[in-house]
This record gives sequence, C-alpha cells and structure tokens, in this order.
Amino acid sequence: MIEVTGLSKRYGPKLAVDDLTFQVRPGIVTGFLGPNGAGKSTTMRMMLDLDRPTAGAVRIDGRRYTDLKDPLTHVGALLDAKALHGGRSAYHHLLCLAQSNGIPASRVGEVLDTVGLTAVAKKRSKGFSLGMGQRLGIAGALLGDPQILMFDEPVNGLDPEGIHWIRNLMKSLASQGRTVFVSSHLMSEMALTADHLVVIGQGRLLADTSMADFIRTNSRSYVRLRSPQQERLRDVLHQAGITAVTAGNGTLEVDGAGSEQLGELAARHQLVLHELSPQQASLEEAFMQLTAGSVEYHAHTEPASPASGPGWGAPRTDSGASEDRGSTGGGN
Ligand SMILES: Nc1ncnc2c1ncn2[C@@H]1O[C@H](COP(=O)(O)OP(=O)(O)OP(=O)(O)O)[C@@H](O)[C@H]1O
Repeated sequence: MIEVTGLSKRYGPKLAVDDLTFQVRPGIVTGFLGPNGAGKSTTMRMMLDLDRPTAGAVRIDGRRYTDLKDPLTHVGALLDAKALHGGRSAYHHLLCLAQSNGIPASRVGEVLDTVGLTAVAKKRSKGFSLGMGQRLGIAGALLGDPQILMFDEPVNGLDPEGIHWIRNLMKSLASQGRTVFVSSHLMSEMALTADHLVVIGQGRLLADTSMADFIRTNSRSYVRLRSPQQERLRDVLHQAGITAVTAGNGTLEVDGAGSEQLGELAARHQLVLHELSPQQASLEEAFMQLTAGSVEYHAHTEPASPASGPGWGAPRTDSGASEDRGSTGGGN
C-alpha cells in the first residue's frame, strides 16, 4: 500500500501540495481527482521520489521509494508518456528499463504483447502517436510485474477501444490484489473504473471516500414522478407529508422518499404513473459540486468580444480575473 503523510510541496510562493494525508489500498482501483493545477502530478512525482517534498513523507509498503531495491519490481508508473528516448525502438526502450532493474529480458516481449505493440516493437518511438506512446508507457509500468501501479492520465490520447482496454486492465490488476492509483479528467471513465476516490483542490484533500459515498454526499438524489393525474398525485403526497417540486415536462421531483414508498402510495390511491425513476447525479456533477470553490482556471462560455469588452489587453474586471487564463482552460 501507499501511505502519504502530511505531504506538502512549495514552488516559490505557490503551495502546490498542502499537508496531504491519505492511503492507497490494495485490491481496488483508487481514482485521484482534482481540477487543473490541483497538485495531482506533483503528488505522484513525490510518491516516486522525482520531486522532494517540502514537508511530509510517502511510504511504499512501509519504505521510502529510494530505499526500494529494483524499484520497478515494486512500483510501476506512467507519469509522462512523452518522456521517451525517441531514437530508441519500443523494444529497446523496455529492454533498457529491464536491464537496469534486474528484470529478465523475456518480460519485454510479454508486456509488448499485453499492450498490443508487438507489431511495432522495432519501430522508433518518436514516430508513435499519442495513444501508442501511452501504451508504451503502460508497458514500462507493467514490466517489473509490480504490486503497486500508478497512472497519471492513462487514457489521454487513447481511442474508445484503448480506453475500454485500459479500464479492464486496471480492474484486472486490482482484482489480482494489486494497488492501482490513477488520475484522470474523464469523469465518465473514472466512474466506471474506480472503487475509491481521493479528491484534491488547490493542493488540499477534499475527499477520501468510496465512489458511491462520494456521489451520495456531494450531489442531490431524488425521485422523478410523471402522472396524467398530477394534481391528485401532488395532493396525496402532500397528505403523506412528502414535498414534491414541479419540474419541467410535467414531472414532479421528490426528495427524501424512496421510489418503493412513492410507488406504493400511488398504487393505494389508484393513481396512474407514467414514470417513477430514482435520479442519482453523475460523478461529474458531484465532482463539480465539491470542487467549485477550488477551481483556479475558469474558462468562459461566451468568447470575449473586442466591441463589447473593455478592449484587448485592458485589465478585466469580472470575478477571478487575476488568476484567469482565459478560454484555453489553463493548465501548466
Ligand atoms: N516544477 C514546477 N515549478 C513551479 N510550479 C510548479 C511546478 N510543477 C507544478 N507547479 C505548479 O504546482 C501546481 C500543481 O501542479 P500539478 O501539475 O501538480 O497539478 P495537476 O493537478 O496535475 O494539474 P493538471 O490536472 O492540470 O495536470 C500548479 O499551480 C503548477 O503550476
């Protein structure tokens, strides 16, 4: 398991990671979420000793990363798929990694096969597409058959088949009892992959909880009802002490009562229902709700117009102007 304790990282005036404490457990996929610039990559780099913490510590199975013998056999990581020696073939890139980590050369062919790159094994990686580079990075992470795996944005650049493959790979690695820690901005994908979530915003821990609890705690759940006898239904609900809110499309929304209770109530009063559906917010909605206060880089739906605005280059006066990096979405 990975244990992060009081971890902080300061870059000049910027506190990129602020006193993070959490554990990543084996046997499940743990998703690592946060808005742009929240500190995810910095945290992962510190986990792998690629960046020195300003304070705090990371332990991998009770030891510091630098104290691990042949670290790739303990921890496999994909942090930056572009961090490759472009002149080397995929095969030689992996062979160099294997030789410097006491891993048998026979593993190279196995992992190339696992990630589907056998046919291009002898090609130089500088000609690889983004998706092929991701696959090669994942092959490198798997090379030492480690118990702990970390992936920073692993589906970046992958096509739908590749995304599906990554999802199944992570689940199967976790089901073998391994520790899988993965960051992603693709919420729909994370919702299908992760069992547990660690969420950070502006370097601070916002949530460390199961996927189900995270969605339940950070979003509204309700039951949607539609009936041709809406007025009677509303009266019946009111008499039962249940508040219903009229929504669009002739539907009623009810908080605080389950669909079983509502269905039985309607049946007792012989009311026809055309819809009785529990509504649960998506991970994306729950994530946006939780992180709303810690998003640093806000884009704007409407592009600024030279005619209506204060003029190109003039200081903006709307909220968040000082940190705003415009509609490119910021990043680093
Ligand atoms: N080497 C560095 N020097 C200075 N500042 C840095 C450095 N690395 C990261 N930062 C800053 O630290 C903060 C956290 O960055 P980090 O890349 O860890 O965030 P992230 O959550 O991975 O973001 P994203 O989702 O956009 O990849 C940002 O404000 C970033 O600009």
